Amino acid sequence: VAMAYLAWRLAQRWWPSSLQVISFPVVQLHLNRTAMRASQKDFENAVNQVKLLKKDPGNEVKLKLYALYKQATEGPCNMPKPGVFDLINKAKWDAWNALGSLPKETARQNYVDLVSSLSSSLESSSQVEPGTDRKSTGYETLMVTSEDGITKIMLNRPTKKNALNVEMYHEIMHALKAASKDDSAITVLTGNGDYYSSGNDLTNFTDIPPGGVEEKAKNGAILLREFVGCFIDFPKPLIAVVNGPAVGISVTLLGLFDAVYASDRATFHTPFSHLGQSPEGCSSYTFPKIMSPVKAIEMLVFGKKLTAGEACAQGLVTEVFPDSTFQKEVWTRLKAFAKLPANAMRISKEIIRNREKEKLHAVNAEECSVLQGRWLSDECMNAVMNFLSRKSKL
Ligand SMILES: CCCCCC/C=C/C(=O)SCCNC(=O)CCNC(=O)[C@H](O)C(C)(C)COP(=O)(O)OP(=O)(O)OC[C@H]1O[C@@H](n2cnc3c(N)ncnc32)[C@H](O)[C@@H]1OP(=O)(O)O
Repeated sequence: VAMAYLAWRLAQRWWPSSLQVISFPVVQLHLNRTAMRASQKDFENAVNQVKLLKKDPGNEVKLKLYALYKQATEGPCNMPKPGVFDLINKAKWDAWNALGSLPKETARQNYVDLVSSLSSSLESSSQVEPGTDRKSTGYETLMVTSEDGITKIMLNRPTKKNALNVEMYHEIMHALKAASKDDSAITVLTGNGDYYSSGNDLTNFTDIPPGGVEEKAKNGAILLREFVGCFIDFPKPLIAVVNGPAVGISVTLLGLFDAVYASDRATFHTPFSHLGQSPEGCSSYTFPKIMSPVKAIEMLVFGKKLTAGEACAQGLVTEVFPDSTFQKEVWTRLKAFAKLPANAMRISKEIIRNREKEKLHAVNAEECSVLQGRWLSDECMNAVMNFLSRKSKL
């Protein structure tokens, strides 16, 4: 069951149709809850009821339903254990096998009870307001505002520590392209909530296309290359306001920013080896230049987490502010920057950065190609599975 979250995302197209949850109007099912044991008829009704649920009950529940259904209809798990890379069938097998020798009747009853509880809870949850991650800016994962000469791009998935999902990668690219053409003088990236960003959303790995994991890795590398390319080419001063901890790609990209202001609550962590991955965001080139090769290796290879003060001493951060006054002090400063002549700032940035651009694009391409291979490695797959099954955190 612990594997449910990963498994369901991977599995949706392969589950038995009786378990596929799609939007239909909810029809209240009057299950005979007073009966000591669910009849076969109750069970069949419950199976049908699953198809009528209006809201997705979540991956864990769906995997539980799968296991109980199999146990109720076939008895204890009778399939050979799938290989470790057969993620979908392995998760299904684990869930079913975990039921051990639970009698068919009990599994049937548990299935009926579970569906019954879902019918009521999911019906009432349809009244719930849209999540905090949705805002009315035209973006689903960002809040983008433009005032006082500053375009502010705020990562806005605070409940997920601003992890970057595929939609967010696309929206950031869109926002950057728009900001490069708008009339603001500077552009700022920051995070909503207690984190700046927890880096790549590890559930990105679970949405496997028909071409399998190879196609997934190839698409990921294409997206990453385009995404990092937008930062390399961004023409105006680009400033990071690091309001809290930063992880993975949200750290590496800082080497492409023109200024980085950090709260003293922020930390900087690139646990690529722990994740079976390798550096991106041009950090394999920018970090050794910014902080010396040995310090870069400490971070990018050994995963040393830096405090804001340490990151500032290494040259990755421009200045650190106490968290209590961070927002006030930084925005006052940024508003003053934004009053400077915009064309002069753009031209000065160009002359400082342009001679490195070609090199950075080449580094970006190489990093993406190396990562594409890493994503297919057992080291990476195991690390992602461990996170998604909550066996490990940073
Ligand atoms: C196109 C592809 C490009 C790929 C580019 C390559 C990029 C590489 C990287 O960025 S590597 C770094 C990847 N990030 C991580 O490994 C961080 C994983 N997260 C954690 O270890 C922890 O969540 C934490 C230390 C960031 C925060 O811990 P804690 O304060 O205890 O909070 P929670 O763990 O309870 O998190 C709350 C909520 O957010 C979800 N979440 C947080 N980070 C991620 C993430 N990176 N991916 C997916 N989900 C994340 C977490 O699961 C919780 O969700 P829940 O409430 O359980 O639904």
